[in-house]
Amino acid sequence: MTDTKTKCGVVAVLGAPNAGKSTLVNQLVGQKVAITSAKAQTTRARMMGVALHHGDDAETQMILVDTPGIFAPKRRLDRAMVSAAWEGAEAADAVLLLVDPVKQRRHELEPLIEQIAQRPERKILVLNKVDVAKKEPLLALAQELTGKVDFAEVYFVSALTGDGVPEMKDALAGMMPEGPWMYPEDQVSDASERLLATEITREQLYRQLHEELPYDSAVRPEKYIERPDGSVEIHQQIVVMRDNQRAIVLGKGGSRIKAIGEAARKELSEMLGQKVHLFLHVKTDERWSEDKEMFEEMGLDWKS
Ligand SMILES: Nc1nc2c(ncn2[C@@H]2O[C@H](COP(=O)(O)OP(=O)(O)OP(=O)(O)O)[C@@H](O)[C@H]2O)c(=O)[nH]1
Repeated sequence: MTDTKTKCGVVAVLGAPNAGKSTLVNQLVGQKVAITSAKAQTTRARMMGVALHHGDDAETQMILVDTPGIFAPKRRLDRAMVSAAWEGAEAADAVLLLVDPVKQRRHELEPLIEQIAQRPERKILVLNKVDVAKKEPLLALAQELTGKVDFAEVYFVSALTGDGVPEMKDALAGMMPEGPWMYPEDQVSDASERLLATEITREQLYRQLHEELPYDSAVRPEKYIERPDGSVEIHQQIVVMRDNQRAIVLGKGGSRIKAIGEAARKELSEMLGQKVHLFLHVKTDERWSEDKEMFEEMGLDWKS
């Protein structure tokens, strides 16, 4: 093993909202690092996962840049999300375009295809959700897209079941340049635990409230205290735009927020491997999406 060469590179994962990027990153890393949700545009902060590949000739580390969904920007928040997405794709060793063949979201996919065609990196096309997609339209779509962009390879996968993912991972590893690893072997994510912890809560918010909650709500980290007994005390603030949304998040007699907190706490303690005390506070702030400080907390750039 000692004379096996090492490879290391960056893979930008692009796709329309809900294409399954977070699910794929989790699958490649082999553990939960990015947040998945049925609700579109939940990936707000730029999260990274580090996937390892053990090949016959090389041990490869792939830094996966899991970008927010790209869509036509209107408000400041949206514009920042779009620029964060493109920043993530800068200077990658491979660009992976993930497409949901069932809900293609053409209006969001087309501009992405146009821009990706101009990029100098090696591109691979990954058609996702083969577990639910029909074969013929899938092949037709692959043919259409490879006619528009010079993809080095095309893969058909299910990020959900993992079907086809190992083959795709082999190919990606093959595209990485030789070089020393950027992260220690046990570090699967460079997202701070504080931020990751807010993502877990945000995911529960979406899971439990579905369409009742608009996507412009946020979870802010307040305090993260390691207790001497080995447990951790986490305080977070859920920020919504209007009072009626606050009432929805709280639920009758506080029942909803309690259920959200319980589910998030369970998941957090599993993820962190320690006992978690989670404190959630709900705040109404109609101007939060215009707030510079909150933006920066979420890892986004403040640009007007
Ligand atoms: N059936 C099926 N569903 C999938 C597959 N991959 C992802 N999904 C589902 O599609 C939805 C969106 O997946 P995400 O991984 O959150 O998508 P995303 O691209 O990160 O979404 P944004 O954060 O909005 O950009 C979730 O409900 C996933 O469970 C798949 O291979 N098959």
